[in-house]
Amino acid sequence: MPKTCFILNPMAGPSRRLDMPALIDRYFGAREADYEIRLTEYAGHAVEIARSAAGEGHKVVVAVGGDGTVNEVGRGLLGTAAAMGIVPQGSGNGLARHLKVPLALPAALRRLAAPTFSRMDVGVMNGHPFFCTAGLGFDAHVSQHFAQAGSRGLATYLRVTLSEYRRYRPTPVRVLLNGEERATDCYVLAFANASQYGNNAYIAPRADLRDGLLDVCLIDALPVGRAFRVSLAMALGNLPQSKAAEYFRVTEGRVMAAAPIGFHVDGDYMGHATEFNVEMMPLALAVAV
Ligand SMILES: Nc1ncnc2c1ncn2[C@@H]1O[C@H](COP(=O)(O)OP(=O)(O)OP(=O)(O)O)[C@@H](O)[C@H]1O
Repeated sequence: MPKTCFILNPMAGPSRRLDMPALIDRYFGAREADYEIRLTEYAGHAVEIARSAAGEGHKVVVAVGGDGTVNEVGRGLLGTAAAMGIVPQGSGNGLARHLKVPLALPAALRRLAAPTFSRMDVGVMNGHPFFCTAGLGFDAHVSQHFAQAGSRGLATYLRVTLSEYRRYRPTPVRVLLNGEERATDCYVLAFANASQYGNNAYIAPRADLRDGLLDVCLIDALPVGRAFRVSLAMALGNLPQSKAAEYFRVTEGRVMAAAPIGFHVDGDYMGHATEFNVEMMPLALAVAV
């Protein structure tokens, strides 16, 4: 087993009551493996821990949490020699699911004992790196309200999505993709590095982490009938065939909005903006899964 640092977000996901350090110790302690476990103490802490773990010669730095924790660990590891591992402990686990990391803890730990090393692309929206998806519009609006909901989990997420759906209105935007400018309304504009938001909600089922491209999904309006079709098609993984969304493949993109729109990066609401610049860093991160 390569020298490994586990970074645990004790606030992530539904299984907060598990004694995760004890479970990792039980699995790796018996193998005389070279590993250590560090707990995050605040949002953003995993970026610092990951960077110093890489500097101390850890070959693998493992995000134990959801996509927010993965984002922090990934950011910390950019430009270092260490690879990112994932033990999925979040609510959605979008990147872990895309990479087919086992969701069951023992199986995820077993994989990390002898990982396969590869590299993946990293997207950047308005200076913020993302590993799974970033976007503007309704998905970011839901992230914003979900963060303020007071509780987490799928049930809260669905409740927030439904109540905000009744209120949300699209914003006119100008979008520059592959050198072509178009004027459209933006209900959702998603830039997908990986195929799903998490929980097997496939916003861009054809996205490939290693093709140097972002799959862009544009939904200009979402009346009730189309909302049903989009939800079903996302669950079935056939949104591109459903004609309810338009798709593009890009290395970069630019969006100018008529009014401030909320945006998210890997499911975390980042704020509102009227200008968005999206870029790609091909194969910028090493992964061990
Ligand atoms: N010790 C901590 N205290 C409070 N917040 C933390 C701490 N450590 C990390 N965080 C924050 O917790 C947030 C949620 O974590 P994460 O996204 O990993 O879990 P999740 O939301 O349950 O999973 P998913 O994103 O897969 O749905 C992250 O944005 C992260 O910045």
